[in-house]
Amino acid sequence: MSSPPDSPGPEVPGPSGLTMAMTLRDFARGPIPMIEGLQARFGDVSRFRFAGSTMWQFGDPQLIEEVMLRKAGEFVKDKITHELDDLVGQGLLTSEGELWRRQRKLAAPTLQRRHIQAYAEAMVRFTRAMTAEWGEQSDRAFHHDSMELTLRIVVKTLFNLEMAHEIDRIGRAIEDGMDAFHERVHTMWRFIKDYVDPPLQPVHNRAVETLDDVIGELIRERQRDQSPGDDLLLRLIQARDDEGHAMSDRQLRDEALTIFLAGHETTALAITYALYLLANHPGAQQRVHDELDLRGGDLGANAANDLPYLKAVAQEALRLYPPAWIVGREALVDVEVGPWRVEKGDQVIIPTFVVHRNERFFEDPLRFAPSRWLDGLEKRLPRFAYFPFGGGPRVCIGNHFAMMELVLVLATILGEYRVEDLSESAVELDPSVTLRPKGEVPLRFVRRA
Ligand code: HEM
Repeated sequence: MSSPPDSPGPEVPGPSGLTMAMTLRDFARGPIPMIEGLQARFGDVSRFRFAGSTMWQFGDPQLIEEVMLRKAGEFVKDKITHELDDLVGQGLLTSEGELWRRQRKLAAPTLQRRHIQAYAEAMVRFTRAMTAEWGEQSDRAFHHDSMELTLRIVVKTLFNLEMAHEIDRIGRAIEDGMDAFHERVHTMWRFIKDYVDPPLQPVHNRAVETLDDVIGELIRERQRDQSPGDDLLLRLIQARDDEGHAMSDRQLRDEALTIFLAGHETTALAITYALYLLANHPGAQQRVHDELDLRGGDLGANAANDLPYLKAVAQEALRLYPPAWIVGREALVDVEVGPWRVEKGDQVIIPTFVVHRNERFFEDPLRFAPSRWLDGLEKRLPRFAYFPFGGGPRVCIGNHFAMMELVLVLATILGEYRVEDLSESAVELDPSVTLRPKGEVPLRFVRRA
């Protein structure tokens, strides 16, 4: 099937002329219309020139598997992901090569399934502290609540700190940093940002200052008090390389900030979308309540196994609204992907959001149907038809942590409350690095009888 490296290869579909104008119009409407438009017009493969780069979009699981897994060594993260370097520096998400390999090896044990079981108690405790303020009924701007909750959980479990007074500052600074990032890469500023500073540049600069300040203090606090703990931060502080050197303060800052960024907003989004979907599907919500009532008792690290329907709800929410809605790579060398020759420096878009909604893999793909996961669907699917946590060597290091948190938080809330949707129309999306909702997600929580 694949052509020899020196042959021209098959002709590549992709926009030019009028269809490129359509693609640019879609981009102006937002990145999701753009990736959906490419898939609708050209199918699983398209190639085009955009913002000075050659871009490929691969929507086919076999091709995605080649990029993310089988030929992973021939790719690095894409240019857009590396735009995050300005904010998070060289942490796990953005570093490459030897630095990434060393840091991944160091961090991985703290996030393995066995290790994170100790965090279940904190996940439930912080969720109860949130619902304790809701009383019999509460109307919430829920995505805000959810972001605060997951930030608290990450700070406690991975940094062994309560830091109540700093949570808001960190949360706001990360959001500001993300807004500025969004402006730089997902709006028309992308085409001129190298010549003129975008309007949110000062906001970005202030966010970096705040994060340096707060995270620096947090690290110094843990360096001073190295009492034993299960936290990732202590492990990073105590790590030594082959020559016995500790990690620099800068590297510690980059890793800590990366975990804040990668670990809290993604999970918060998954919780928000799952509750929003349940609020709009009373039958599914009733089934969750029945399962929780039948199970009874306190929930621990095994909640996902004990609650198969709720786990299926989480999987279905991650399918329809994958928080990491797109993955990007850049070719390090000329490389063949299926019959296509991707050249060194080409950018590859892997549109998770589009693949997860493809009717070739999911019957009635836009329907929220958790039960589709109950009869072994995941095993029957091609490996890269459903991949909310990515795959290959750069698979999400927090995937077990996130699934456990998602199920425990949902179970704790829904054990006590029924959820209703207060918005007048369907949630609109505002994708940045993550798949954010546009504005708030207003939800009503009513205590169950
Ligand atoms: C529902 C929640 C989450 C989703 C959907 C998610 C998704 C992803 C995806 C798709 C990737 C791969 C990106 C790529 O290949 O370019 C990734 C990487 C990563 N995630 Fe997550 N994530 C979640 C939660 C978490 C949590 C809780 C943590 C930390 C505790 C975390 C930390 C990371 C890190 C550090 C990386 C980079 C790993 C590397 O390149 O070695 N994520 N995540």
